[in-house]
Amino acid sequence: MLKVNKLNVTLDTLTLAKDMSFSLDPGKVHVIIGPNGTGKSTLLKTLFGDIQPISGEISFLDPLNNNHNLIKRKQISRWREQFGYMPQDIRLDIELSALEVVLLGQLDSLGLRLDDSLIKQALTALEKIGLLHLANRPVNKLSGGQCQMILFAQALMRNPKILMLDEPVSALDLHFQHVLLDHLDTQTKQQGWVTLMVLHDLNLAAQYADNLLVLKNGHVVASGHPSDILTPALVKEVYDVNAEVTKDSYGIPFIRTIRPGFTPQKLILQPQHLQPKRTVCL
Ligand SMILES: Nc1ncnc2c1ncn2[C@@H]1O[C@H](COP(=O)(O)OP(=O)(O)OP(=O)(O)O)[C@@H](O)[C@H]1O
Repeated sequence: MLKVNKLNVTLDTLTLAKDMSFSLDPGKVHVIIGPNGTGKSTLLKTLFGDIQPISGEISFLDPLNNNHNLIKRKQISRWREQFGYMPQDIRLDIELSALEVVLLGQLDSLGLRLDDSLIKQALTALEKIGLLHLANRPVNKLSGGQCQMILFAQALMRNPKILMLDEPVSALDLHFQHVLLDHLDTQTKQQGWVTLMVLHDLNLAAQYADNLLVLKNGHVVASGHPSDILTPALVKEVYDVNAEVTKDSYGIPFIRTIRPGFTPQKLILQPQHLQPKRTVCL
């Protein structure tokens, strides 16, 4: 379990976490949502150890390690060993192949000679997400979505206990959004990872989150299962947008936002609507 206790984070004059406390269970996908600039990326960077909080405790209780099972964020090198981290920035402006970028996920284990098992692991990671054909392509010649998938494979390569992903599907088409999120969900449950990711798409969050954390003004304003907390009132409070929330045929919340100022108009059927013109080519 990852525990955050009374976390306070300020950048310049901006307070981005105010006495924030929560805990994240292993084997579950936790999704952070919230408005632009509210501090979602800052929270991930703070948990990872890139940003120093003003105060608060962050610790990880490893359920699989009985000997030294409580790790504190202050023990930074041991702390980082637990992590896979996929940042928001997906630019890969380097002269390396996709395979080499994935291998960098195991940078600590790379020596002068590459271990066959590491290469096999990297190729398997690429194969599982349908990108084996890109292994030898230079990443600076790949599309944005392809780079994002390669960075995902790199994060998996770390064999993490805690996996953090910042908007991991922002550049992906519908197919690869589901490839990535489905793989993430399956692996999280199989491996017992603590997975925490930022998403903007509330419908994807509703489909994949076991637990949703809603951030606003330095606070977690709501948390829980999407079915329990995603309501029109919450969407209005957090985003100032009107929305309808229904259940789809699988019982999953479906959020449909309503265009500001939209007033539904009656559809008045005219004779031309009833008998559309057809052009027949002979
Ligand atoms: N290093 C920094 N120094 C000062 N301010 C920063 C720094 N990094 C981020 N900020 C500010 O902190 C605020 C939160 O940024 P952050 O990137 O965490 O937001 P976010 O919720 O992830 O936003 P988005 O949804 O737009 O990605 C923003 O106003 C940003 O300008």
